[in-house]
Amino acid sequence: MIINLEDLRQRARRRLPRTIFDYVEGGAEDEYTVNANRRGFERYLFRARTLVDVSARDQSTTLLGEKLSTPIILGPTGLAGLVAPWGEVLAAKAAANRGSLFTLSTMSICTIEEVAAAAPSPLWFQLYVWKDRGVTRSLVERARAAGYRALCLTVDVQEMGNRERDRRNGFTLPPRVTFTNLLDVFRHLGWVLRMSSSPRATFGNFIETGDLAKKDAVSVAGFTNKQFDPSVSWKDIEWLRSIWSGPLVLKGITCAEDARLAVEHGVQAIIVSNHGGRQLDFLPAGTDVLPEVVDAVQGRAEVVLDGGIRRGSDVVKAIALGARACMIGRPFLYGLAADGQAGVELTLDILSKEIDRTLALLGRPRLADLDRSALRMEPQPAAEPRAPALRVLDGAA
Ligand SMILES: Cc1cc2nc3c(=O)[nH]c(=O)nc-3n(C[C@H](O)[C@H](O)[C@H](O)COP(=O)(O)O)c2cc1C
Ligand SMILES: CC(C)CC(=O)C(=O)O
Repeated sequence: MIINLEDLRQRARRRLPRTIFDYVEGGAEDEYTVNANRRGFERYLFRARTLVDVSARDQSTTLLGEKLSTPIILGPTGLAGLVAPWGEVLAAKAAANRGSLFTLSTMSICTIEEVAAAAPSPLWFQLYVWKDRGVTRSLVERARAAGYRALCLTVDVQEMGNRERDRRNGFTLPPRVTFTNLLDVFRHLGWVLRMSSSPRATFGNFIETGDLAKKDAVSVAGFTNKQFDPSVSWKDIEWLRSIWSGPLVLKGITCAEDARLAVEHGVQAIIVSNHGGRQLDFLPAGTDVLPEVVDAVQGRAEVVLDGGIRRGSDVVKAIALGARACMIGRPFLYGLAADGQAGVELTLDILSKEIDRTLALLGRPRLADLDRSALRMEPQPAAEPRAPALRVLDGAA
């Protein structure tokens, strides 16, 4: 029975070959930040008010002028089309059916045009800047021609994070059957059969580019590290502005200084994100940096939070801390793996029902009623006596 996102995660784990599930689930190195994202939400408790009329609840909002029925949008996830055939198209349709919004990753299996042709929902396009600026420009032009509403530049992949699960599993594109994963692939023949209707098993937006054109299997990190430009800096935001006239979103901001710079560069929205713990391990939880970003921005840009959202109550906490909406990654991929488009719709339905119930029980029936007074911090246990070695570091020995 599926009643929450953890049930969907378990179903996804059963249905996907280990290599694919680990690619979705994994983070960088010790996965400290993956876990911190969850703990961050758990540290906030609610301050509920009672005897408030909550008979009419409303979780609708707007984001960059787009009306959303729920403050949750689907984030860019590269290779979603490996989780289910036509995965990006299915997720975009699900977002449209639920009054949400889908962000297509540069590194998708389905192309910019395939997704735009199939999805009636508002779409955002997520951009990675390639060393070859001609490729970057052409991606932006294709997104504009296909009607994507906003350009979301991801700024935290200077180099691919050290995803040790993918390295151990020998994750490549197209995925390969090896001696080590043979038994596991055999156990997931359902996935193999489903994927036979996939349009391709590699990055759809540039099948003719470099190594992909040779049709050999490529390591994802090897390919992206060769193509992504680590020299990207604030001056490139001005360049992007010259080739994209619509709203610009920066994804991967984790401190007040960068949030201020983003506003000074005319960015319309900021996504506070540690990439779901997949890039720099030991970045703090999103909830730990959200308040400083919100305070730095002072309403001059819209702020979205992602990372670790698994309950509607997490979304309510993020909004109380000043986010306008939340973005999810893995949760909708679990839904996609579990049941295709219906699974993504179920992910959104579960979260939205949980938000609705939380608003009622909290005595704050509308999102606009939420502010920091709706939260309190979990009481901390009394501090442990400090270890002698730390006292030396403090200079107190
Ligand atoms: C499988 C997978 C692929 C991802 N690919 C991208 C990507 O191509 N571009 C990007 O900006 N973020 C990417 N992300 C990060 C997500 O957009 C988002 O920041 C993250 O998943 C949020 O954390 P959550 O998974 O806990 O919701 C990816 C995340 C996952 C899980
Ligand atoms: C295919 C990858 C480049 C997508 C990504 O950004 C990620 O896995 O986090």
